Amino acid sequence: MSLHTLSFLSPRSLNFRLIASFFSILLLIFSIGNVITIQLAREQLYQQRDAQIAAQRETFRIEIEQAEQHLIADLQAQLAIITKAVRGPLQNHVSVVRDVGESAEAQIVRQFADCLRNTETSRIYSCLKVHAHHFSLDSIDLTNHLMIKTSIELLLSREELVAVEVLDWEDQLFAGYALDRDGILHPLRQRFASQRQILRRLEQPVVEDDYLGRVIFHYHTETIDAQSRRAEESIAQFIEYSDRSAVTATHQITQTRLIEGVIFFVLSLLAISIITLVTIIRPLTQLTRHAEYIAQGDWHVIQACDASVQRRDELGILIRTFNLMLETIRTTHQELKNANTCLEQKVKERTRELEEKNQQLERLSSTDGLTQISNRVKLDEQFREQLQLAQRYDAVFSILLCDVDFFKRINDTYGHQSGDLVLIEMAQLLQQEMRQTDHVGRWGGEEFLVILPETSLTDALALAERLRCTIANHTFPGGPTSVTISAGLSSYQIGDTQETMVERADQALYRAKSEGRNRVLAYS
Ligand SMILES: Nc1nc2c(ncn2[C@@H]2O[C@H](COP(=O)(O)OP(=O)(O)OP(=O)(O)O)[C@@H](O)[C@H]2O)c(=O)[nH]1
Repeated sequence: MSLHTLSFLSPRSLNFRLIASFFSILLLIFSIGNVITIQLAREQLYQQRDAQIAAQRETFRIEIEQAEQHLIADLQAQLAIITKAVRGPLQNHVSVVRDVGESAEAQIVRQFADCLRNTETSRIYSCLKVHAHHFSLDSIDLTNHLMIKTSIELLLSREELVAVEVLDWEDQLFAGYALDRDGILHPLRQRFASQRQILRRLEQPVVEDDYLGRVIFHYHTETIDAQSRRAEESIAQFIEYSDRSAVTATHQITQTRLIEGVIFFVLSLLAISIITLVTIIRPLTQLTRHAEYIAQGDWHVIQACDASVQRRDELGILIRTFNLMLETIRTTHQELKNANTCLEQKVKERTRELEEKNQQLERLSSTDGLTQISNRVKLDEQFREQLQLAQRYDAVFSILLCDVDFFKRINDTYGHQSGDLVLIEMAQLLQQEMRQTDHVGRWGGEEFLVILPETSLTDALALAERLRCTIANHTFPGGPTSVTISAGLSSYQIGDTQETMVERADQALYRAKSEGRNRVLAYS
C-alpha cells in the first residue's frame, strides 16, 4: 500500500473530509426521510383505523336500528293480534255496562274480569258457565276471553315485553299481565306502573263501530341497549387492538426503513466513495505525485495530468493550471538546458584554453627558453623526487654536471647567436644520448645537469664518457666545428642533499677543467 493510499485514510486529508461531509449529509437525509416516512405511515395507519371504526360503528348502528325496528314491528304485529282478540270481550263489556249498568250483571262482568285476571283458565270457564244465563255471554265470548289470555301468554314470551294492559273505554284496567324479574307471568290488579326501569310504550286503540278501549304494551330495550353496549365494547376492543397493531406496524416500518436506510446508506457511501475516488482522489493523487516528481526534479518522467479539459470545476482548473505550469517548467528547463549546454561548451572551451595556457605556463616555468629542455626550477623538482626515492628505497642515482669548454671564446669568435645555437645543439645531443628516464636540464649559462636514476657512479662515468666523445666528434652548424665539454659526476650517498651532491659534482667538474678540459671526472 503506497503512502498516497494511506494518506487517503488520514483524517486531515481532503478526501477524508469530503467523504465525511457526504456521510453526514446522507445521515441527515436518511434520518429526516425516516422520520417523515414513519410519521406518514403512522398517520395512514390511524386513518385506516378510524375509517374501520366508523364503518364498524355504522354497521352496529344499522344493526341496532334494524333490531329496534324489528322489535317494534314484531310488537306492533302482536299488538294487532291482541287488539283483535280483545275486541269481542271489550264489546261485550261495554254492552253490559251500558245496558245493564252497575247492577248484578255488572258485578258478574267484574267477576269475569277478575277471573280473567287469574291464570286459571278453568276457573274463568266455570265462572262464565255459572253466570251465563244472567246475560248474553255465549261460548264465543268465553273463547274470546281465553284467546286474550293465551295470546298475552304467548306474546309475553317475548323477552322485551314487560307488561300488557287492556283498558276499557273508561281507561279502567280490563285485563293485564306482567312478568316479574324471574320471568313468571302475573295478572295485574291495577294499572301497570313499574319504577324499576324506563320502559317504552306501544299502544293500539280497540275500535268496533265505537271506541272500546285500548291495548298498551310496556316493553324495554335492554336487549338492544346491551347489543349497543356490546358494540361499543367491541369497538373499544378494536381500537385497543388497532392501537397495538399500529404500534407493532410502526415498529416493523421503522425496522424496515432502518434496514432499507442502512442498505441505501452503504450503497450511497460506496457510490460516493467510487465517484470521489474517480473524480477527485485519483486526479489529486496524480497531481500530488507529479508535484513530488517536480519537487524532486524528476518532472521530465511525467506526462501532463488527465485530459480533464472538459471539467469546469475547481479541480479541472487546478489540473489545467498544473499542466500549464508543467509546460512552462519544461519550456524553461529546455531553455535553461540549452543555455547550460552552451555555457558548458564555453566553459569546456575556456577550460581547455586555460589548461593549454597552464600547460604552456608550466612548460615555460619548467622549460629553459633557449634550449627547450628543463630549466633549473624543473631540475630542482626532479632532484627532490629522486632524493626522496633514494632516501625511501635506498636507491642509487648519480648526477652529471657538464660545462662547455671555452664557451666565452665561441661567443667572442662567432657571436652570441652562434653561442646560443651551440647551446641548443648541445641540449639536443644530451637528450639524444641520455635514456628516457634520465632528466636533462640547463643548470645555468653553458652548464647542463643530467640526473641519472638507478645509475651507479661507474655506469654514470661510462655514460658521461660516451657523451663527451659524441659531443667532441659532433659537428656544430654555423659556428665552431668542434666543441668539447668537461663533466663532473657524483652519486648519492646516505645523508646527501641536493647541495652536497651538486657540490661534489662541481668539484669534479672543476678538477676536469683544471686537468685540461674535454674530460669526465667523478668526485672521489
Ligand atoms: N651565447 C651565450 N653565451 C653565454 C650564455 N650564458 C653564458 N654565456 C657566456 O659564456 C661565457 C662563459 O665564460 P667563462 O665562465 O669564462 O668560461 P669559459 O669561457 O667557457 O671558460 P672555461 O669554462 O674555463 O672553459 C661567458 O662569456 C658568458 O657570457 C648564453 O646563454 N649564451
